[in-house]
This record gives sequence, structure tokens and C-alpha cells, in this order.
Amino acid sequence: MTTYKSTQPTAHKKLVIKLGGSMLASLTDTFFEEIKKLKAAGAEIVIVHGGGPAINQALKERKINTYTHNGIRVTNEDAISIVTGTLIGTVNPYLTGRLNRAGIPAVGLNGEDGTLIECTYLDQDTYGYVGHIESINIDLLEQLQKIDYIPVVACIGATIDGTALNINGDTVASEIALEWGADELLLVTDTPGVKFHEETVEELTPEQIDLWILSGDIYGGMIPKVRAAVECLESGIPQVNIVNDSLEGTSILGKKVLV
Ligand SMILES: Nc1ncnc2c1ncn2[C@@H]1O[C@H](COP(=O)(O)OP(=O)(O)O)[C@@H](O)[C@H]1O
Ligand SMILES: CC(=O)N[C@@H](CCC(=O)OP(=O)(O)O)C(=O)O
Repeated sequence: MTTYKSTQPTAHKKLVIKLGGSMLASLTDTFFEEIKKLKAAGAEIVIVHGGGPAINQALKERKINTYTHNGIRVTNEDAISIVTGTLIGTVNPYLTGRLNRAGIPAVGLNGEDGTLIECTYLDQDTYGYVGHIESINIDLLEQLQKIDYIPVVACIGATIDGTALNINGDTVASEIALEWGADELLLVTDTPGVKFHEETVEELTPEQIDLWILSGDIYGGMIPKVRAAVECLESGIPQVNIVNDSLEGTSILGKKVLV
């Protein structure tokens, strides 16, 4: 098993950490200790979070049905207000609060704050209120680093005329990593890396990813993760790992290796 060594010297390392909704409710104190170690070693950190299970619960309570297509939630007019309400109103303050109470200064943001994530519709006929990221206000994220605050970003973007759009959290994290020029993207989820026939694999190449999506061995919410990982690696982010909250898991390799 590959271990992500958070205690390695990381002088001025720029790190984007995406926390999946699947593990947000079970975040342990150990995780916050790891974040402190990273900061103490000089890392600059941006956290992006999802909230799939909390959204599912809120939609269920209001008897609104949604479904996913390619791992992306098709979001109609009824659903978008629940998605934004859950991510911005519940999940984001919960996570930001836990960081602050752990002694890690953090500030919660969504796409509208400081025009952080400006987007257009991804494909309104197919996905409804789902965003395609056009620009990210990196300056805002950098200013917060200067005053030692971790930005905690909810994966909601806004159009130029102020319509809130739903975006997959893995996509927001990878776009921020690319725009910011991060040294590493860490996708933290509820499974210790990518599995193949029940075994967690240590390393995964883009070719294996294509094959395993086709064969159904990578499905659902893992698809946006591996796609985001490949996009980042191919655009110059040196390291992408898919891990659980012990920060152990699978390294995605940038180079193609025939399997
Ligand atoms: N090959 C795979 N290895 C591990 N998990 C996989 C794989 N393919 C699909 N999954 C699913 O992807 C889930 C993680 O995606 P998701 O539920 O969207 O997480 P998060 O909320 O953390 O973003 C896992 O719990 C698992 O059900
Ligand atoms: C467009 C889209 O699919 N948005 C996601 C946003 C939340 C998310 O990404 O949550 P996880 O990190 O738990 O997967 C959704 O509605 O579920």
C-alpha cells in the first residue's frame, strides 16, 4: 500500500485537498492533526469539499428524485436549491467549524464569494443546473494563504448573472489545482484508493483507467475522480493521489504504461 507521507519536508508546497462527502461525517481528529503537520512543514493548502450523501438525504426528505449520468448529478430546478442549501448552508460551515475548532484558521467560500468560481452551463439539456468552470479567482485564494487562512470551498459555481450551478467536487478541486499550479492534488474519499477485483492498487495509469471504466471496474463517483486525476497529471500537476482519511491509497501515474 502506498502511504502518502504528509510529514515529509514540504517547504511552500501547494496542496489541494478534496474531501468527499462520503467521509465528511466520519472525519477523525487524526485527519486534522495531519493538516496541522502539513501547515507546520510550510504547505499552502486549499480544501474543496463535496457532500453527495448529505444532498441525497436532503433530497429524499423532500421527495425529490435525481439520478447521475457519468457520475454527475442531473440537477433540475427543484434539486439545485436543495444542493446549494445543503453544501453552503450545512456541509461547508460544519467542515470550516471543525477546522477552526481544531486550531486551523479556515474560511468557508462558495463560487459566488469573491467571484471565486465563474461558470456557464455544462449542457443544460442533459444535466440541468450543472456548471462548467470558466474562471477561478486564484488571487482570493492566495490572499487568504498570506494571512494563514485555509480556504474551504463548497463545489457551487455561479454564472455571470448570479445563477448558482452544481459542480462535482472532484472537478472543482482539479480545476483549482490546475489554475493555482498546485504541486499535488489529494482526493480523500471513503475507500483506500482505487480497487480492482477487491484489491486496492498502489499505482494506476491513464490506460488502465480507460479500460476499467469500460469494463465497469471503475464506476459511479470514482469516475469523476480518476478523470480529474488524469486531467491534472496531463496538464502538469506532478502528483495526484486517491486516498482515505488515513491518507493511504492509490497514486495515479502521469505516464501511460501498456498493461
Ligand atoms: N474501482 C473502484 N475502487 C474504489 N471505489 C470505487 C471504484 N469504482 C467505484 N467506486 C465507488 O466510488 C466511491 C467513491 O466515490 P464517491 O461516493 O463519489 O465518493 P466521495 O463522496 O468521497 O467523492 C466508492 O465508495 C465506491 O463505491
Ligand atoms: C454535479 C454534481 O454531481 N455535483 C455533486 C456535488 C457534491 C459532490 O461532488 O459530492 P461528493 O464529493 O460526495 O461526490 C452532487 O450533486 O452530488
